[in-house]
Amino acid sequence: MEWIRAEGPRRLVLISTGGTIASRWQGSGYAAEASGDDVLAGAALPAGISVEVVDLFKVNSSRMTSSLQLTLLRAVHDALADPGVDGVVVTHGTDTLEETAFLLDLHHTDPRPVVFTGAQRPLSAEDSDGPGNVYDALQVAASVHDLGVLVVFDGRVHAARGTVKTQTLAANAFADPLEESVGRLGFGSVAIRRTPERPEPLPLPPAAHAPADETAGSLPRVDMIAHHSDADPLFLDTAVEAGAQGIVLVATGAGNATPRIAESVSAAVAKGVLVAVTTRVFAGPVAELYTGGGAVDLVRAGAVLTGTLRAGQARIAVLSALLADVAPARRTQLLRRLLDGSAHPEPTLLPGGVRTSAPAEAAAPAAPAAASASEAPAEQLKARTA
Ligand SMILES: NC(=O)C[C@H](N)C(=O)O
Repeated sequence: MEWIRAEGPRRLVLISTGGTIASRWQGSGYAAEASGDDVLAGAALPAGISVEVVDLFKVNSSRMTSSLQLTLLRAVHDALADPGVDGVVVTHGTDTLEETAFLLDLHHTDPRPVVFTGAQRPLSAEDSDGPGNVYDALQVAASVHDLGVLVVFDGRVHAARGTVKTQTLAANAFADPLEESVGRLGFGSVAIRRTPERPEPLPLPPAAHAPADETAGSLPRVDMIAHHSDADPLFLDTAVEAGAQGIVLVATGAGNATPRIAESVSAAVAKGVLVAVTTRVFAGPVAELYTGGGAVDLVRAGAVLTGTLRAGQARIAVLSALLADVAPARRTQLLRRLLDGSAHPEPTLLPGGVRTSAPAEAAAPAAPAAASASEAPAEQLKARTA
């Protein structure tokens, strides 16, 4: 699919939030301080495009909060309320860009594009990659539609869902570990190879209707807990005591932890906490294969497997399920729906009734196990990949 910009002038809104693309040297390190106009001033404007700038924040994105993300969600919504606007570009720090972009994608109902970009080298650097990325993002925002929220970086177009920061410093900062990028920038055109899969978008959460400072205190707490050899369930228990309504367990391997952690998950779920399990491994799905504290037991304890979504985006899915206007009893089901929109279809039921993160409601009842996951994971893995 080759997208060439429609004839006629295009009107875009650029929302500036900070990040390296807006950073200058502060004497001891870089920090975001430049305005959206400064960010735009360095970039060439593609012909026929006019840009209105909204200065929203000046933060480096490791300081991003749910409250700021909801403010941005509302700002994008407000920008698109003007039917004369053809698309929105958001400039953002790269550290948490994948989280913010995914939150917006889960709530994006408009055919017009929202395109995130940023930089790995600061605004003040002579060789900053910011101007080129802004030019490309404007070009994409002026050309495509019906692709949801996108990330444009280093000449590539990525879907928000599934895309993670894979390079700390190099210019090609983003990738989806399992998929080719959605497209790339060509000479005056945008080549799109696939349409990202997305679940039915959510309406704006009630919290996004109110000014951020009024809601900041009432936003649900969602903690992320990393598993490792020697991991102590204390941190999961403490998160619950601290009032977490959601927890993302960043497990090892295909979603495995320990029997003690499975007990803590069970206690958390009994208290109404939404627990999701992802993995610290770079690529591949989490799957119900192992018992003895593995994903089989974590699911039995009430946790939801996050398919191929990595920790940052899994946390955003949990947060979005908690923010949605649904009864607490339906949140797990909603979370599964948000995870189901994965661009990577879930592996199907395996021999022995073993399945991956397909929704429990949707999955066929497990057949009596010919060989349980604990007895024969290797055979089942082989069957899966056959
Ligand atoms: N390249 C960047 O934008 C990194 C920066 N620390 C940020 O996320 O704000």
